[in-house]
Amino acid sequence: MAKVLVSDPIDQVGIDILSQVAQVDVKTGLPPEELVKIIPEYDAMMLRSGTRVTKEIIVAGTQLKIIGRAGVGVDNIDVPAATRQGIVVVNSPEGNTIAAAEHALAMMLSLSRHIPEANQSVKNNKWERKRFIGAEVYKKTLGVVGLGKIGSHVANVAKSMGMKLLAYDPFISKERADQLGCTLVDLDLLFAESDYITLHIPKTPETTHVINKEAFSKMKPTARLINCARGGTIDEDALAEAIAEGKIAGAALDVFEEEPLGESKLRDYENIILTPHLGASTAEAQVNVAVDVAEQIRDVLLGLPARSAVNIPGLTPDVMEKMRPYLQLAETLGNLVGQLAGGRIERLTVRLQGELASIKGQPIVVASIKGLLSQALRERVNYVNAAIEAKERGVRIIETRDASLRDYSGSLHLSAQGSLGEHSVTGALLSDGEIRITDVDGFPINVPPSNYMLFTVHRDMPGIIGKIGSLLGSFNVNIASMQVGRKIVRGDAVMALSLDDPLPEGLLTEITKVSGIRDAYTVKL
Ligand SMILES: NC(=O)c1ccc[n+]([C@@H]2O[C@H](COP(=O)([O-])OP(=O)(O)OC[C@H]3O[C@@H](n4cnc5c(N)ncnc54)[C@H](O)[C@@H]3O)[C@@H](O)[C@H]2O)c1
Ligand SMILES: O=C(O)[C@H](O)COP(=O)(O)O
Repeated sequence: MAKVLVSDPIDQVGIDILSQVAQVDVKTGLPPEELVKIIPEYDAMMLRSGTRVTKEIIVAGTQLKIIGRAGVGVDNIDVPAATRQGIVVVNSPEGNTIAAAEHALAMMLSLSRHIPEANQSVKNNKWERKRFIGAEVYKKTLGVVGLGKIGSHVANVAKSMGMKLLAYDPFISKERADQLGCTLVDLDLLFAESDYITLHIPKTPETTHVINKEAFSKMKPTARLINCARGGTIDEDALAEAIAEGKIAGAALDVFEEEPLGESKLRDYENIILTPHLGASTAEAQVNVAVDVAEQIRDVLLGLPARSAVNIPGLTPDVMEKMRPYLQLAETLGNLVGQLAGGRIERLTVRLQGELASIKGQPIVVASIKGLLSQALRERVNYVNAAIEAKERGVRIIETRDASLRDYSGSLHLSAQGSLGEHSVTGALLSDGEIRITDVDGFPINVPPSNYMLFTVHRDMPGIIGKIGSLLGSFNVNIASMQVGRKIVRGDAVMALSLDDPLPEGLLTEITKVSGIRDAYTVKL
């Protein structure tokens, strides 16, 4: 039975789903060295933001097939290392959207009405009504940095509270911003005009310390800053300084450069509200993310695709289901051309022809690479790491598309250039989904792929087919089917044989000795 390690607290509903297919061990708060020690026995990991899944843990996780993040941000997982190892990384892109958005809105209102300090004051037996005069958000300007899922919900609610909305997001269209009632502006204008600034961006090289000393110098002294997105987007030293110098009126932070928050000046100011990364911590969100991610882990352990894999872009279960026959075709042809070319492959050209030319994205190319590398890497190559493996092995991938129809409505042509020469194959799907190999090295044939195949290049002359047949017979190899493809009579030809048995050692050499045979290749598909 598969084993899943749950290394952060997740809702029981997730454990129940995983338990349908696996032994589930919940071990939270383990130090990294302990994780490295135990991870080799696990097929899957499920976590939140509390566990840092480092390269060391991933490398030690030789059985790992999937890492599931019960939440949005995968920045605590070394995704490139997982990808390199062919491990699918999944998240729950929408399960905690509302929870995080509502936390940001709660922070904005708490800042405006001094809720945390007023609460503390009453609990200290005081009644300080004058001290806690607040500000209304109605008719104030909210600057939303990052107008994605959470930013959009915040904008929607803020609009209904009568706020004016500015937004900065270089990847969002004006139409989308208009729909949300937001005016798209540049960051400087957003800093200068906003009474409230709320961050809903991932931490990337571009967003690291996007709120810095210079940014604070552009903000209104009455501005209030909210960060329920990611630590590190705000320079915390610059924030403490800005608050101390009255450059802005307040800040509310749920996320920090280092978590848990260590020694920090941020604790010294009454007008800074701090929460311990609670954005996703609602009962509803925790059920959503647990179900979403546990189902994906269960599916992957059962050999099915994941719906939100962050490292297999575009290959959702829907796409996978629709494309399965084409992916199979691509893998088979990749495997075939790789074996025909032999040696070290330097370049793979993938030409999508006819209706295949209109398929969006690169799944067919990835499947072709997976097939090509499968001889060398066996099950270590998959849809996650195929492209990376090709790059690291120095295989240049060229993709071309040609929508003009050929003999079949859609066909795939692969050509592999290797240290031993160049070979090409073409294949297509019949209406019932059966694969046909329709061309080898430019010679037209029409054969289904089979486990054991023999291809020869020979002179088209009488007797040669009989000789090959007798030779195979004398080694007790049964021929299931045979086809010859030629371009001109008595010129060169290709013979494709499907065999019921593998070729015994030495037989290939015997075949190449037959007069008229130029080359012979055995292939196992
Ligand atoms: N505090 C929490 O507990 C909590 C909970 C959920 C999500 N989050 C975090 O909130 C953030 C937003 O989540 P989401 O689900 O809305 O993600 P999302 O991908 O839907 O939205 C992010 C938006 O940021 C924009 N963006 C990217 N780079 C940018 C840049 N340089 N400048 C401006 N905008 C940029 C993107 O275009 C996108 O629209 C993520 O970092 C996520 O990890 C935190
Ligand atoms: O990216 C996320 O989903 C949030 O930061 C939530 O993190 P958590 O799952 O640790 O609460």
